[in-house]
Amino acid sequence: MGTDGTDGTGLATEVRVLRRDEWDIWYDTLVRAFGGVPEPAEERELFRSLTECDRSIGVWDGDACVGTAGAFGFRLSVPGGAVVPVAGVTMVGVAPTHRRRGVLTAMMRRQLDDVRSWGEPLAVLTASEPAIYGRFGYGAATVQVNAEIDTGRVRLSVPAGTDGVALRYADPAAVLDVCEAVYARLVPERAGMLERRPGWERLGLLDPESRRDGASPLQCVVASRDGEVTGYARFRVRPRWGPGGPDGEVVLQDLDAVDAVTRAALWRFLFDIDLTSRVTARGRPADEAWLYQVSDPRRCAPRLRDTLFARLVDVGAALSARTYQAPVDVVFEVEDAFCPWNAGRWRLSGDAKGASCTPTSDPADLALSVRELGAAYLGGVSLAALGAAGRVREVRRGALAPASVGFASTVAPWLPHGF
Ligand SMILES: CC(=O)SCCNC(=O)CCNC(=O)[C@H](O)C(C)(C)COP(=O)(O)OP(=O)(O)OC[C@H]1O[C@@H](n2cnc3c(N)ncnc32)[C@H](O)[C@@H]1OP(=O)(O)O
Repeated sequence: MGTDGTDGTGLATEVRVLRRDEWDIWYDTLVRAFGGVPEPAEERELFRSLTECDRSIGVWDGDACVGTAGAFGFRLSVPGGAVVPVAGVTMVGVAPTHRRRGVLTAMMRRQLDDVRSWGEPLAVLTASEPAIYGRFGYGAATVQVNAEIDTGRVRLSVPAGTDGVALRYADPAAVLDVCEAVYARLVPERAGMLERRPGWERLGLLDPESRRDGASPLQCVVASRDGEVTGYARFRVRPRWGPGGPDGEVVLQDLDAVDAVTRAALWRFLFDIDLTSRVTARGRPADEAWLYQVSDPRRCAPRLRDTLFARLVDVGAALSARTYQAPVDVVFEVEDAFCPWNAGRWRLSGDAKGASCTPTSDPADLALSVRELGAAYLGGVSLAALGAAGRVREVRRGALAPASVGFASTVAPWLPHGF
């Protein structure tokens, strides 16, 4: 699509900020872009209330909406524990009648210019297909583990003290506040988490029957130590009976805990539910303790999947907002064709206490594109590994290893839920 608003076919289109009264037609365009299956009413209503219209854009061909994109105003935890304002890019869709004519490119252009003007140093997203967003400077920064655990065969060894954790069933909505307090304590401890914004706590309670696929309504177990709530799990049980007897499945949705014994107690509980022989867990952290407590990881079928993509919109502000576990002093030569204000040389000096990153005319140590900086930003993807892949070039010999150590995180970054 040209800057004059005409696409390759000569159709006039307009990219503009979404008005609240246009939301239904805009959202229907998005739903159709994903295949056209209507969402359950409560899900649609939740996303209606969460849509930040003034941060969302639509592309219009006459009175037909042909493109959608939103940008939630989130705060994301980064290595060192700070939470940084980010644009949570979401609800991206282009009408099948208008694809491959640059509508997405026009929306990404407008959106990244907007994010820059809002002073947010990063944009983040989860991609329907990973091949879409690299060209716009996004790099895959976190992975999640999906697993199907054969709990009929796999045993869990728990640390001493696990028996001291008390568990009780509770109505998920009735205990939401204490669960949210647990979640809030975890945010600064792990990069990649989203500080809860008003309304988002309702996402974890969504429970439309059409999404259960034969499983129970959402159940919640709350864990306490010495009377204080220290964790919770939300899950469903899908009973099944085979020729050999009970063969049910536990489908885990959320599990958060502030300490190791609470986490172990909750996992052990899920493993031990009678009449079930499998726990299905999606979207778990790549370094979660249960992976090292099971007797047979192969029978847990763990699979890694890319989750959060990060895009540095302001290289200097983004790299200064996090800390570095070992001292770094490095000059990056950054390539950024889509956001040229980032292109050029930047000196990053930092350690575990803080960092600064400013433009420089000093010679470069490492050359890379903004996409690699996005991938490495949260500490989960190693700069050295990207170097081995030919995606980071060592201009000054010996510069890559110390930078890679500094960028790494001891705790794997993790996005707890989609958006
Ligand atoms: C954050 C989120 O919301 S993720 C959700 C993304 N949305 C979806 O997956 C819904 C279904 N798909 C769609 O709506 C559309 O196909 C979109 C949004 C993915 C792409 O929209 P389009 O307007 O067709 O993209 P546009 O024409 O700007 O393409 C730009 C470039 O990306 C490429 N591209 C577009 N879609 C894809 C894809 N799915 N996979 C790989 N490359 C793609 C195009 O080929 C083009 O490449 P070129 O510049 O080398 O010619």
